[in-house]
Amino acid sequence: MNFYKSAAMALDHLDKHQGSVKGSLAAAGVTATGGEAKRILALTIETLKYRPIILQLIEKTTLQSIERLVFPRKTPRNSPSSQSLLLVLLHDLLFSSRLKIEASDKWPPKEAILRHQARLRAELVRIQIKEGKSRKEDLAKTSGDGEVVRYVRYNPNAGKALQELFDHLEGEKLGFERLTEPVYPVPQRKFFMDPHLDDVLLAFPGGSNWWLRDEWYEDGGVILQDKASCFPAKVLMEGWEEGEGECIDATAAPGNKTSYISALMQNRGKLHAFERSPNRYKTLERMLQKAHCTNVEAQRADFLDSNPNDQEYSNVTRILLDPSCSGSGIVNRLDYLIDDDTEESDSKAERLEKLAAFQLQMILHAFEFASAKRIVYSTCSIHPEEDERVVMSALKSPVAKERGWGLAPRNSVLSSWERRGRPEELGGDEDLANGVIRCLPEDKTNGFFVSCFVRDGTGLWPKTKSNPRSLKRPRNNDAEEDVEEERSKKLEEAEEESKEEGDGGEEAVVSGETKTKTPAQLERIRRKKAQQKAKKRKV
Ligand SMILES: C[S@@+](CC[C@H](N)C(=O)[O-])C[C@H]1O[C@@H](n2cnc3c(N)ncnc32)[C@H](O)[C@@H]1O
Repeated sequence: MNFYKSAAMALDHLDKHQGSVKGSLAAAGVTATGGEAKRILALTIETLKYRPIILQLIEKTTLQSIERLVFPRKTPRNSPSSQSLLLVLLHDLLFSSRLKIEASDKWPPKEAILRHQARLRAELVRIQIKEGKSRKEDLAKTSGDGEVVRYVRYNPNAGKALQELFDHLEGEKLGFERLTEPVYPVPQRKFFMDPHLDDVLLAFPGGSNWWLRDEWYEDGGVILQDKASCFPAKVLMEGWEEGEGECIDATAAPGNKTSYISALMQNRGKLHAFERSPNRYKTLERMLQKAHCTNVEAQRADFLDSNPNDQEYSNVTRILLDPSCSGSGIVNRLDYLIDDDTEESDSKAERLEKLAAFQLQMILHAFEFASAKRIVYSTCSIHPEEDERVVMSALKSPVAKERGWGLAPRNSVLSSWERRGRPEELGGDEDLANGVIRCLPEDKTNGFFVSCFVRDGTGLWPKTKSNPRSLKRPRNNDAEEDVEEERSKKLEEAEEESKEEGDGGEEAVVSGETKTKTPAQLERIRRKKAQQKAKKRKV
């Protein structure tokens, strides 16, 4: 395999799985050693630094579609994707010290690119001028880079209409123009409504720090919030109607998601907000006041200490869990990509393991709330240990089985968002993978993960030996009998499965929990099992 293909394969692997470049090279089957291995590693890392710029060049020149015979959309299984191959080749042509592609002139990918050389160089100069960079090297992305897009969320709680915000922006003083279609990077003095959150989220050029002095920001009429960080509240409140019940934000500070949930509740009803850190709790209080949230009841308390059976929470139907995580998705950190695998020490693995155990504990606690029917779990992490694997453990837990919690299908989890979960981290189950959302910096957001649990037969369950198809939402939502039947079937299967699995593996996490069941809970389980058996006999 030539070294361009090897580097492109590593980029593909990073795209899908994350991790370090060295790890990705090995996982992508790149077996080079010595000088060749170093060369591939350097090319991959350098390409990552210029990736956003090279992607712009590919888009502007429409190179990939003009040369689709050489760079097809779909490539054979053991070949790199056309986009990654283009990335590494364009890196060498435009940014390497020798400014050339080191391959035979007859190699079709090189020939194809050279046909567009003049246009590519001209577009690069245009980008440099627009970005105000006199040297090409200054276009490289480094740790500490600012954001690509400045997202601003309109906050209706402040009592002003969205149109007033547009008038403010388009007025003489600021002189912005509102675009009807997204353009990246967002041109100076332009903005548009984000296509995924088109009723609240405005996109501005990156680094628009003037906002911090703007009256709308100072009065809480807008909140500066990354796009991905808006998703959990949006997914949580899908289908919300006033009068449904109350909500909990279990890990609230600084309060960006809390204030968005409050806005989606139209600042009515009750939103309980927990925050256990004293200092962060003060920030939360300030933020809620600034954002005009009058329906939030904040408490400085540990969510895990709350009693799910307390009368206070008997009407809680929706819970947001955005617990502490490694923060590996935060955009300014390119360094995670260039981590040396040998430095991926035990302490990192141990830290992830501890975080994952805590995150799982939070979900299992939320599952206990009697009226809860929708729970969103999110992280700003790109590690499967904190994302899909935590979701899978939660789905396999006895409390999920006992209370009928499954994973919400894609159609209620921001279905228009393309990047979904990693099936290989979810037992190969494509439906489960489609049920969750992942975001990466190339989506012009922070790295992020969002999942949503639902109950009462409306969710997807992991495939098991006895349940080879994960359950999908029944077509007729009114067909309660069907739902009940499916649910009974699932409970039976779950019982059988937990017998099969014994105490091993993931079940061990949960065995402690079974021990801590109250007599009332055990009684409820016994009654449910008796009902299942009676039903089975009737059939
Ligand atoms: C990732 S931050 C939440 C960010 C917040 N959702 C937002 O969008 O602004 C996690 C927060 O949860 C708090 N936290 C962690 N564990 C908690 C627990 N068991 N109960 C309450 N708060 C907790 C942390 O102190 C931290 O402030």
